[in-house]
Amino acid sequence: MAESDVASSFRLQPLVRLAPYAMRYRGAVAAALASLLVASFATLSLPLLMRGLVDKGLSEDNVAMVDHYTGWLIVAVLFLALASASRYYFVIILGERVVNDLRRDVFAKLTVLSPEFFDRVRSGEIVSRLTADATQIKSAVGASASLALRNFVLFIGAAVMMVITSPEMSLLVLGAIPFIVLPLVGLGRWVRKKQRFAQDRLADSSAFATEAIGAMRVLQSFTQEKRVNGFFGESIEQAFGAARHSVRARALLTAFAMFFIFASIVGVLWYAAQDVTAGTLSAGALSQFVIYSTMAAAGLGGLSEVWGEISQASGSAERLMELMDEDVDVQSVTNPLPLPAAAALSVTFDQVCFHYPNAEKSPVLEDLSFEIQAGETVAIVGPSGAGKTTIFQLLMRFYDTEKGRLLLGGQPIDQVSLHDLRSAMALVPQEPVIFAMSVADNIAMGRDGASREDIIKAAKSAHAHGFICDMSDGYDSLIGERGVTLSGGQRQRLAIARAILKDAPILLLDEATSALDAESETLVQAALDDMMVGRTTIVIAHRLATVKKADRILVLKKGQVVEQGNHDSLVAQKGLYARLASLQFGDDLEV
Ligand SMILES: Nc1ncnc2c1ncn2[C@@H]1O[C@H](COP(=O)(O)OP(=O)(O)OP(=O)(O)O)[C@@H](O)[C@H]1O
Repeated sequence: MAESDVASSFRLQPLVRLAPYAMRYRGAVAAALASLLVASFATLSLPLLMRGLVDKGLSEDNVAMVDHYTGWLIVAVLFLALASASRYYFVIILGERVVNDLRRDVFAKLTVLSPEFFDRVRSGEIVSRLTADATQIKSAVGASASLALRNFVLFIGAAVMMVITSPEMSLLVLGAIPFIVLPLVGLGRWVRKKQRFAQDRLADSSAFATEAIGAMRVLQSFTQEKRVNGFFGESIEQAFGAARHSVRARALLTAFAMFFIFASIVGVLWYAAQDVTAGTLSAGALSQFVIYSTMAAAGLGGLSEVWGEISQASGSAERLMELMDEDVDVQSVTNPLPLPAAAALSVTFDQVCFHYPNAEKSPVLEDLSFEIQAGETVAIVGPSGAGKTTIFQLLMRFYDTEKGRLLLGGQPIDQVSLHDLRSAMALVPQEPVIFAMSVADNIAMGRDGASREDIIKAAKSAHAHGFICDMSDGYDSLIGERGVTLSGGQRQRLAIARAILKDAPILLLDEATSALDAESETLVQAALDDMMVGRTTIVIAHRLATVKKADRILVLKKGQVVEQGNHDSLVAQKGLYARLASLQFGDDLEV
């Protein structure tokens, strides 16, 4: 976010948007407020009881009155202790609950955002918002908001009691308040700006760390440790510098508030001392007034400190709310058309033009047209960057096209619900995505509610059962993050098992050969062959075997189909395919 946006007017609006979350737990809010009121009344009653003790008990040597007021003081202190404990409990629990709900909603929002968002925003940055910013809000909603409320009630109550005790002296004290409060608000605005900046820097460093941790082996292989440490250290320093600025502002705020508040009390004391010596004010009334003004001062001082924290939390809430407010670029249609219930579906690209949202000047597909019959196996080949993977992305509607139509089973894909559309396709990506969970759970991602038998059947078809059984806990073996504890071929066979389990009418295969040795390649190939039977298959082909086996080959260049046919006819044409094939498949071409 740009600094100019950050500098926009001071608002607590982002925090106000948390109110509906708190309102889900009305009981806890009510209990917290009730405890707050009880605690405040108990606190405010203390000086009154003290005055009684001094004026009616001690000054008049009345033992019964001393006992009476001492008894009430104990009762008030007991109420104060119980109410403070319950306020603390309800408020902290509320903070935890609200922030967890918020985290859940933000995460749910992330799962429906279009890939365009993830092209734009780094994942570490998002994680930082979900963790660091959420924690900031938790402490504000929990501790700070309750303290602010307590201090506010205390301040108002004490101020009222001060006026009742001595209007004249109160005027003196209260007159000083605007001079204290106004700069406080101004400084609060400044603190929030600094805080937002600090959280942005922190998120930058988290984003960098996430990326680096995921690629540590590569970084080590290039002996980049020192450089990466330098980058990280620099971004941490920036975050520290920004945090120091905001803390400095808060420290200044506290010193300023404290001095003026207590100086005005001392002034009033001096003034009141004259009245006591002249006999126009009782010692009890003076002590009552002094306690109330100390309470009011403490309340105000506490407010100034909490104000800084709430301003910080508001910056954090803003960063989370930005995620909630992100537009979903690809929307599901309100009255969707059904897809034909068939084992295989046809695919049509009709004069499709497309560029990625973040690269408007570089069209990827230009007037692309082709048709694939239901049950056909089509291989797409073409130079790197020709737009092969983009075809898959558009078919799954990760992006919408600017021009042209895409049909699936004869239905325009934007008229079908996103759920039905994506359920009709099983993707085996070039880089298989494996999660840090058990083997069985990884495969089960292919279909909700799949039984253990279904999972094992899919694994057998993917020629993965053997290596899974060799693992220490079989299907329950835990896999390392991103599948690091598996070989490339094993990862791919798990991805294939997942796709087999999905049992979708259309198969999208982004082949990868680089990671495989001859044996796993044969196994992976056999798994793929089994899977293609009876389905429409589109393969981004890197293997001669696949290319030769395909019913048809589309040769793509700069987003257009420039040649099509089977292997032999295309080789005979001696065009782009023949050249690509001889480069890519080498001597195999003549096999
Ligand atoms: N998310 C993205 N944002 C912006 N541009 C992209 C994005 N993904 C791909 N591109 C660009 O679109 C063009 C086509 O990419 P695509 O991945 O479809 O090529 P490909 O034919 O699959 O290449 P390869 O065989 O190397 O995987 C490339 O120029 C690429 O830089």
